[in-house]
Amino acid sequence: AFSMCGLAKEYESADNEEKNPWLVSISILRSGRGTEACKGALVSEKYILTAAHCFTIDDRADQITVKIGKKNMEVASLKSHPQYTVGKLRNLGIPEFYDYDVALLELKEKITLNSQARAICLPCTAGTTRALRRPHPQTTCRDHEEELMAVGIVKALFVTPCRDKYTSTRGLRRRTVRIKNNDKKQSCEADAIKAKQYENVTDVSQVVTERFLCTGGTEPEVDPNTCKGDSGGPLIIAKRMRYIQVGVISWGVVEVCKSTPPMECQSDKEFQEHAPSHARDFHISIFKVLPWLREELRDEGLDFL
Ligand SMILES: Cc1cc(Br)c(Nc2ncc[nH]2)c2c(Cl)c[nH]c12
Repeated sequence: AFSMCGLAKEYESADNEEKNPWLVSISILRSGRGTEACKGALVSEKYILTAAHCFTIDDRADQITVKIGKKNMEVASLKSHPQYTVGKLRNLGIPEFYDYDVALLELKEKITLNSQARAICLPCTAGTTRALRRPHPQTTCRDHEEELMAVGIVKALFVTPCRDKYTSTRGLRRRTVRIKNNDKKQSCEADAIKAKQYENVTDVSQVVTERFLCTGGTEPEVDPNTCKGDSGGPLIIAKRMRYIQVGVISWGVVEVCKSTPPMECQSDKEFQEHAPSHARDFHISIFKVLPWLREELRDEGLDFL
């Protein structure tokens, strides 16, 4: 039988890993300069989907360790999207360009899937057709996009570390955000040029390309914001207790987390204070990098539509 994607333990007392069994913590060891931390999502028994900007061109696979469930795993190879070029617009005074900001890490060994390590569903695969309880093979990739991203405001979630106030250990917390599509997209994207790094940007479309999904801001509700450490993590849509990754967290306008410690896991405060209305976050849409994913994951039995 096939291993079902996007399934998690839902009961309250389940541990962090069982509630988010696809969430991967990535640390990149840089001699003399400490480690960089990013997040990722397990998309098959051997591959992790993350952000390309977590790595530099000099980073090698043996400098990267990933934590899945409670296990540390080694990485065999790292492959960034061929069209990712962070320095492409430097001569325009734009220091960082995040178009196609996605990468795949291949594990040295297959991970044994269990309640603490399980793949998330990727759109346009048979696993997502099953997760959406739609008929296979009649259901198309277009049907997935229509079902998942049909309307102007789409509820989604990302997972970020929090501080457990009783055990003061590190926990995980789901944060609900709203993807602004169609008519709401433009005002969301317009705030991109309020990012410090983008003061020289004259036209928003220079830094916000077709590949991005936009969340954050205060309309229709205040959205929590990502932190740099959330880079590479999945932007998830939950449908009937199944979890489907629609984006990879790439960059944000305001670094709201630098000044404040991780939020308390128990606090019911939904969002960071003083999240300004222009605090937007940008994610690479899975639907916009499918040809690359199909190619790189062709032997993983994901059954792309
Ligand atoms: C998730 C994430 C990644 C990066 Br890279 C950030 N840095 C940045 N954004 C624009 C240029 N550089 C931020 C910020 Cl800021 C908030 N969240 C971020």
